[in-house]
Amino acid sequence: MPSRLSDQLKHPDFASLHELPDSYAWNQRDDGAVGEAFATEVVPVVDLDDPNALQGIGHACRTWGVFQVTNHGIPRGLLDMVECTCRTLFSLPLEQKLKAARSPDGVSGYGFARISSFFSKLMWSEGFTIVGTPDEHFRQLWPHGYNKHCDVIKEYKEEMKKLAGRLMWLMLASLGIIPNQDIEWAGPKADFKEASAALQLNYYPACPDPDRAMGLAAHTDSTLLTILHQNNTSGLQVFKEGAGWVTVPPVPGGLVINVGDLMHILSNGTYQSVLHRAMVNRTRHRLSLAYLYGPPSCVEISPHPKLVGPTHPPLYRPVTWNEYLHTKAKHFNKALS
Ligand SMILES: C=C1C[C@]23C[C@H]1CC[C@H]2[C@@]12CCC[C@@](C)(C(=O)O1)[C@H]2[C@@H]3C(=O)O
Ligand SMILES: O=C(O)CCC(=O)C(=O)O
Ligand SMILES: [Fe+2]
Repeated sequence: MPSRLSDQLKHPDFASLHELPDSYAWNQRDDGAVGEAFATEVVPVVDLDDPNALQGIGHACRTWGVFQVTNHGIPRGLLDMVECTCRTLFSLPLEQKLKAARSPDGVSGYGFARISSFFSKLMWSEGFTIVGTPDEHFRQLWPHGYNKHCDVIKEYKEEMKKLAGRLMWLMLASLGIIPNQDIEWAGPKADFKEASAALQLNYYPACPDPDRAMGLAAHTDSTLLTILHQNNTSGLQVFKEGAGWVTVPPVPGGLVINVGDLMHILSNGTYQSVLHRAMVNRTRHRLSLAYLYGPPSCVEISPHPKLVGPTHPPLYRPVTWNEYLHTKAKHFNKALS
C-alpha cells in the first residue's frame, strides 16, 4: 500500500523552511537513495537543421530514450516569456496559489506532483498542471491581468504542438514507419493535428539540504514524447543502463526530448521510455516546463504492425491514453508491465 503522506500534509511555504524537515529527507534506501550522478556519458544533442538529424534521433532513442534538440524553431523570446509567467505564478503567496489548487480527483491546477502518493517522503517542489486552456485557473490566480499570461501559455502550447508533430514524424520515420501511410491518426498532412497534450510547470525552490532532498522522484512519462524546457539551473537526471544517473546539463536555447511509455508501446520496446528525476539546489531555484504529448483521446496505441512479426511478438496490448493514465495512477512505474 502506498502511504499517503502527501494527502495528510498541507502545502508548505518552502521559503519559511530553513532546515529540511524529516518528511523531506530521502536518505533511506527504500525511497531510492538520492546520491550523486558521476557518470561521464553525455546525453546526445541533435541539431534539427542537420541533414542527419533523423539518424541522430534514431540512435538516441535506441540507446538513451532521451536527447536534446537545438535549432528547433521555438523563438527564444517565447521561451523567456513562458519562463517569466512560470516564475510569476510560483512567486504568488501560497494562499493565492491554493485558490487554483488541483481538486483531489482533478488533473489541472496547483499542487504536489501526482506521483507523490507512491512515496513515503515528500518532494521539494511545486507543480501546476494545465490541461486545455489555462483561463479558469489563471483567473483565480490573477483576477486582474490574467489575459497576458493565458496568451503566453496558449502560444507556447501551439508552438510545442508543431514541434512535437515534427519530432513524432522523425522518431517514427527512424523506425521505418511512414506516418502518412502507416499511422492513420497522423492526419492527411502527417502533422498529428488531432494529438492531445498537457503542460506541467515545475518549480524547485532553493533547498537548505539538497543532498538529502528530492525534487521530483524517478518516473517515466505516460506520453508518446515529452518536450522539456529547463531554466539555466541543472537538476534533471536520466537513468542509463550501465552508466547510472546522468545529469542533463541545460543547453542554452535547447530542449530535452523524452521518449514516453506510449512510444515505448508503439515501438514494441525498440524505443524505451526513459527513467528520470529532478534534483534540487542549495542556492538557486529551478524551473522546468514539460509539454506532455499523447495521441487523440479515442485512439488506441499498440505495437506497430511493421515492428511485429513471427520473431517479434507484440509485447503490449492496445491502450488509449486515458486508460494508460489510469493504469499509471494505480500501478505507477509497473504500469508498462
Ligand atoms: C498527462 C499527464 C501525464 C502526467 C499525468 C497527466 C498530467 C500531469 C503529468 C505529470 C507531470 C509530472 C510527472 C508525472 C509523472 C506526474 O506526476 O504528473 C506526469 C504524469 C505522467 O506522465 O504519468
Ligand atoms: O524538472 C525536470 O527536469 C523534470 C520534470 C519532469 O520530469 C516532468 O514534469 O515530467
Ligand atoms: Fe517527467
